This record gives sequence, C-alpha cells and structure tokens, in this order.
Amino acid sequence: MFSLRSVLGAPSALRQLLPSVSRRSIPGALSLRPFSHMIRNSLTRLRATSSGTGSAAAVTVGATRQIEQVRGMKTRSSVKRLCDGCKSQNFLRLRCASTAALRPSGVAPAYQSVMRQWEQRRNASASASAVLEAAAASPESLSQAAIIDNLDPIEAARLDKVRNIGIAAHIDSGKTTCTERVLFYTGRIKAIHEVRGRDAVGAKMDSMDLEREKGITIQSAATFCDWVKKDKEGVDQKYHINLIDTPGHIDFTIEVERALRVLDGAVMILCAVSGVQSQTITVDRQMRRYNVPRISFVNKMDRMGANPFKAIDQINTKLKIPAAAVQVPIGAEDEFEGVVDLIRMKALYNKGESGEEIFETDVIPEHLKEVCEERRAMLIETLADVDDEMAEIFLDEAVPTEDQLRAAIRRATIGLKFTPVFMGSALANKSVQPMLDGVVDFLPNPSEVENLALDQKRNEASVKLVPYNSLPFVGLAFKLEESNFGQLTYIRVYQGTLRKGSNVFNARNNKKVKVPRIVRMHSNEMEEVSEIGAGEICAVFGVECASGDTFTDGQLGYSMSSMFVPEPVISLSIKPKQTKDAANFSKAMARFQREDPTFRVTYDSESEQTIISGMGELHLDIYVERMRREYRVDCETGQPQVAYRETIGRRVDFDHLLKKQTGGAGDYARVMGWMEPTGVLEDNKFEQQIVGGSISEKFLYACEKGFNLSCEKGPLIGHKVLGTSMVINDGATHMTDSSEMAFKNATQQAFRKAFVESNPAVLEPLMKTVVTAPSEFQGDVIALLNKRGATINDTETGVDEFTIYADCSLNGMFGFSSNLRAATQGKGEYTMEFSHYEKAPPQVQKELIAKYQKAQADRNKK
Ligand SMILES: Nc1nc2c(ncn2[C@@H]2O[C@H](COP(=O)(O)OP(=O)(O)OP(=O)(O)O)[C@@H](O)[C@H]2O)c(=O)[nH]1
Repeated sequence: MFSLRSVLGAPSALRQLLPSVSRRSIPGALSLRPFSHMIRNSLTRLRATSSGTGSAAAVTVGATRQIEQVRGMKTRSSVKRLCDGCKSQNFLRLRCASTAALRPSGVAPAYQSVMRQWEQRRNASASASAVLEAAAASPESLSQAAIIDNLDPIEAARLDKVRNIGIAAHIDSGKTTCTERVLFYTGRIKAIHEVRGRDAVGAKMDSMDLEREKGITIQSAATFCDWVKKDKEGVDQKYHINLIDTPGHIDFTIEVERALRVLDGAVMILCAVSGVQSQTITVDRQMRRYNVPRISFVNKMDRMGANPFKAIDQINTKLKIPAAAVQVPIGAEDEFEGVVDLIRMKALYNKGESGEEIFETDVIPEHLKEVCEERRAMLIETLADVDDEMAEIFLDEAVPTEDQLRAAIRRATIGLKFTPVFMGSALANKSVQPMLDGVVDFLPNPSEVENLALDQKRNEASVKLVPYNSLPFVGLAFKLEESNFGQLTYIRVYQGTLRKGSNVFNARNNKKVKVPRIVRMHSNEMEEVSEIGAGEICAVFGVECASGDTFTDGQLGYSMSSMFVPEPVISLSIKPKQTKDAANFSKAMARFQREDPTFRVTYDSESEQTIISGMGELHLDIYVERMRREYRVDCETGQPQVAYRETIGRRVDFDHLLKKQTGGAGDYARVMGWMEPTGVLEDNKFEQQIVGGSISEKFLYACEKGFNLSCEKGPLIGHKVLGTSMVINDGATHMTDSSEMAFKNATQQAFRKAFVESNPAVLEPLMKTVVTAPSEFQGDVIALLNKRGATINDTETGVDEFTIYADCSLNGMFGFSSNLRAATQGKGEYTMEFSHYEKAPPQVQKELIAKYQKAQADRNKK
C-alpha cells in the first residue's frame, strides 16, 4: 500500500474525525464545513482504494490536488483567525488537527501557535494563582480569585464532601418518589412511603396536607443526608448532600427558580415514556439561567413503552445540551432488572425488599454486550466533542481509562457542556443508588462553582465568593416560611460561618440582626445546630428580611443578585365570607405575599375589592384553600381576571400646560416632549432631554414619578402600561406657582392625552400551552383548542399518546381543565406557561374598554 500518512498526515485521526466533523455544527459564526468537505473527498478516495477500486497513484494525485486546493483557499493567518474566533478549545483542536492533517506544512505552525497560546494562558493563570495566594490572608483584597484557585487543603477536603443539589422536572416525573428513595437509602428515613400511597402516610417531602391529598408538590422542601461511596482504594467516603425537591407545576415555578438560584447542581428527571416534556424545557431554561450543571435521570423504566434512548435523543435535540447514556438498561418495562454501568462495564442489580442493596457483577448479559459497546463508544465520542482531553484520547484512537472517562464527564458536566444520563425506576426501587453515585462523581462541590457578589464599597465591582469557613460571612436568604416559631428564613452560606447568637447585617438596609436559632431542615422537621459552614444550606429563626436579601458580617459591602421573579398573569377578587374573619384574612394575605413573590395582593380603591394575582388558576386556588385550612377563613372569590396590559400606538408630541389660579398659591407646570412605543412590549422608559434648565432637576424627578404612576394604571382599561416611552425636552416653570405636585400632575395629564391620541391597544397574555392525551382523543382535543381560538404550532404523535403545542390567549383558556378532562375521560393533561403579550382581538378590546368606561361612569354617578 502507498503511504497515506505522507499524503494526508494522520489518516487514523481523520477517519475518527470525519463523522463528527460532518455532523456537528460549530459554535459561533465558524463552520467546519469547508474543511470537512475536503476531508470527506479525500477519505472517499481512500476508502475506494482500500476496497480495491482505483489505484494508489490516483489517490495520491487526488489527495495532493486537495491539499493544493486548501492551500490556495486558506492562508495561515486566516486559519489562525478562525481558530481564535472559536470558543471551544476542543473544536479548535479538531479543526486544527484536521487542517494540519491535510496541510502539514502550511497549517501545522498555526495549530502549534494556537496550542502554545493555550499553554501560555494556562501557565499564566497558574502563576497568577501563586502570586495571589500570598494575599489570601487579606480576604477583602482581590485575592478572592486566587483563593479559589488554591483552596486550602483542609477546606478543600471538607468542601469536596459537600453537594448542594436540587431535583427538578416536569410534573409527575417522580421527583418526590425518587427523593423518598434517596432519603431511605441514605438512612434519613426508616421506611418508604409513596406519593398518594395506600398507607395514607405520604412521601416525606410532601409534608403539607394539601400536597398529600392532591399528590402534587406545592412547595419546595429541603433536606439533607449522607451518602457513603467507596473510593478507588475501596475506602468508604462520606458525602453530605443538601437536597431540595421542587414542584413540577408551572404555577409554582418560583419554587424551582429560587432553589436553582442557590444550588450547585441538579438532577433533571425525565419520564422514560414521555421523555422531554413542556416543563422539562422550562426547567432547562431555569438551569441555564443560573448556570446549574446537571445529571439526568430517566425514571419510570418499569412503565410500558419505556425508552431511555429516545429521552436521550430528545435531550440532545430539544434541550440542545450534549447528552449520552452512562448506563444501559437490563430489560425494560415490567422486566426491567437493573443497569449496566458503561464506565466500569459492570452490571448492577438491586437486592433486598426495598432495593437497598446493590449487587455488582462483571457478567454483562450476552444480548447487551454489543449495545453496551456501542453506547460506550457514543459516550466517548460525545465527550470528545466537548472536552479537550477526551478529544485528544479520541484522536489518538486510544481507549480511555475509567478514571479518564469519569474525569471527562465531571469536567464537561461542571462546565455546562454535557449531561450524563442515568436510568432506573424509583417506584420499583431500582437503580437509584447509582444515580446518587453520579451526584457525587459528576456534580460540583461548592468550591467548583463560581458565585459572585457585587462589592458596594468598590463601585459594585464583581467579587468571587470563597467558601472558606474562616472568611467573613456572606449568605443569601432565598426562601421565607411562616412557622409556629416565627419566620423561618432559608439561607445559603456562600462564605464564612454562620453562628448561633452572632450578629449579621442585611445588605439591603444595613440593619443588624441577631441569629437566635439555626436549624437544618428535613422537610417539615428541623435539627438544631450551633453553626453552619460555608457552602451549606440552613434555615434561621428570628431574622426578619425579604426573600433575596444578602446578609454579611457587616464589614463587607457585598450584595448578591436575587432570583428571577416572573410577573403574575391572572387575578381574582377575594373577600372573607364573614366580616369577623377580616383580621385573619389580612394576616394570611401578608404571610403568603411575604413567602411567595409571585403571589401579589392589591387593593382596588375604585371597586373596593382586594385582588390577588398569581401564576395560574391552580396557584390562586391553592392559596384560597390554604386560607380555609390554615386560617379558618372561608372566602368568596370573583371570576378570574386576565392581567391585561395597555400600550401606546404611535409617536405623539405633547405640549401641556397646567395652570390654576384659584386665589392664594396657584399651580403652574408646562411639559413638552413626545411619547412613542419603545419597540418591545416590556418595560416603559422615561427620559429627559432638557437643555438650558427650563425644568429643574427636582421637578423632572416629579415628572418621572408622574410617568410611573400613569404606567401603573393605563387610560384605556385601568391596567398596567407596557412598551411606552416618554421624553420631556422642554417646559416652563413659574417662580411661585410651580411645585413638584404640579409637575407630577401635568405629566400625568400629558401622558393621558398623548396616549389616548396615539391609537393605543389593549394587550393580552399569550400562553404556551402543551396538551398530552391518549391518541384516540386527538380529534376531540384539537376541536377543543380550535374552539378556544388557539394557534396549534406543532403536534407530536407517540406510540399511544400525542402532544400538541399551541399558543392560546389566557382569556380563552379559563375552565379548559374541566373541558379537557371531560373530552379525554380524565386522561388528558395540559400545562400552560406565560409566553408574551400580544394585542387582544379588536372585539375583545372594544368590549373591555366599554366595560371599563361604564364602570367609571357608574362610579362617578354614585
Ligand atoms: N411506574 C412508575 N411510576 C412512578 C415512578 N416514579 C414515580 N411514579 C409515580 O408517578 C406519580 C408522580 O410521582 P411524584 O413522585 O409525585 O412526581 P413528582 O415529579 O414529584 O410530582 P410533582 O412534584 O407534583 O410534579 C406517582 O403516582 C408515583 O407513584 C416509577 O419509577 N415508575
């Protein structure tokens, strides 16, 4: 045979490279296509030759021509530019390797130079750490970053054994069932109880009566446990896991939001039959928002139609995060027995009444050997795409060792580039322990996650928090709960130690508070402790604060960003049936509002009604029910109302003069400028462009206040205004009659006039709706959605289920749950999530405006 190496460089690397190069899209603007095309051509010739067709000479000539072509197309500097522009070091290597293979003389130097740069950068960071290490003694200095790179060995050993994780997933995927097993296998609970089980006890983490009755999680619940895992030398290592089980229903999404804000990693559970579902997509978005690394667990492997590989494909395609199985199931559905661990190539089975023991064997069932080899190869290939070291092993055609594989999975998972997929059945007590091993092996410890705070004393400069017990304390209050002993505040300690009896400072108002009691939560039970170290989660009593407040030792001026709070989309009027309950009613309202930032209470002075707003019908229903159970207040509620919005139609200039002279001091304010749409139906914008001081700063501030007040209650139907901007660029002031009040009022009047003139519109919330039901009901469900004016975007048909993705106006969806239940014999499910605001149909707008005007007129008459 001719020497291909002499012509093409490293053919083995190329052969390996080809499938992935042609298949994958490259991050950023860069595409590998031009290279892959040429490589593919060369390889086609190579294959043709090795199978006997064509001749070595032809290949040599052809390949040489290819090389010439590439040489003509790309100069060394342009290849280098491409390399520099590429975000992923791995892709860069792949690209350089492929290019170098084709053009050893021309591009290899570019490759080498880029690799040199990487080396330099790595060395630079190492030496920076060494320099900064010296500053570790002074924690407030910029040594924070250095400390992170050079963890003190004792702290490092402590943190290495801590994991803060959340369990998040679509409704009913088995989060609570799975957590129950975790608590049982770690010895936290003595027996397993099922969600809605026959023993009527209920799962540990669903502690609220309502949760147990309805079989759904409403509030996230925190717990902790210790998991013992053997290390490489066979020595038991104990890991401390703080765990938060979150609700699946979108109505309680704030619970997921705040849990993910403070956790270091997550287990994303999927149903083996349904795969990626609507809420999985929401949870994925939330995990991305807070950069939370995740492992995936495909649960319900015992269900008919279970297919973990379909779920993995969907993680790759729908969630667009590279995923690969680290296990292969042994049997499926009611014959599901256990899993093969692809890293160690061992079969794992659960033994014992509740699956408490794991039996491990090298004997992999014969019929699974091939699929295990295939899936292991896929795991390595997927990792090679996202991890440099694995890419090198892959390109060298070497077989990674267990340690190399495990290390690559860990790096890629923590780097948010990959999710390893485990599988099992929580209900059948199978394969939950290996998932726990995965938590320890692949999810980060607190020192491996970057947590930033803003230093108020240094112009809000970003500082990395260091999870050292010895450093000054920084913690974030992420959840509040009313308990029999007063307010319970959940705190994630990011730095330093929180001690019982110590004083901490609230960064929002600089108030000093004493911490009288610290507890570790175990669902609704607590365990008193005297201190909590950095990187841990606890709850404290007697610390009055709001959700999202940062606490420090008082020396540091740090504050941390809070979590994302979605706007409520639905409201209803509410009042206690009996006036004697008014005091309890107010107490409950105040408490619920403090605990849940997505639950809002307002008083409408015009209708003299209390209005509660939230994320959906279920959300508000639960609070009405809790009021009855926990406060013994029966309430009357009005029809649910949509949270409409109003927006300006076009640009309108204004020149408004407010002038009143009624004896004594008068009112005088003149404002000039224009109002126009901001372009996006989101926040409003106020701007002043005064030159020459025709309106003073003080009065401009009053103008802004007037603008904000106007945006709170739009002129069309009294709902909030969105996407509207106001610019004031001139005006006039009177020596004695001008006042802040006059300018505020003048701005409100100008706003009203210009807004009404602009051909404004009423906006309604559009909801992303996903309906799933057995296939035989597909026609009925489509008819139901059409009747409600939904726009159907996509339909997926599974083995015996279908899923419809639609956009619906919230207004058209009231009462949909009972219609769906009736149309599908109770087997249909749907989820609805706010998507965006859109103009309501003209007829709806007209009706709403007429209704509002009539109510106003009636009130005026009165
Ligand atoms: N067949 C089967 N059913 C399961 C499995 N795990 C959970 N379930 C059932 O699925 C239902 C929902 O389980 P949960 O644990 O409440 O699910 P969840 O995700 O916590 O539910 P929400 O928090 O309300 O979203 C219950 O009826 C469980 O018994 C499993 O592995 N196999």
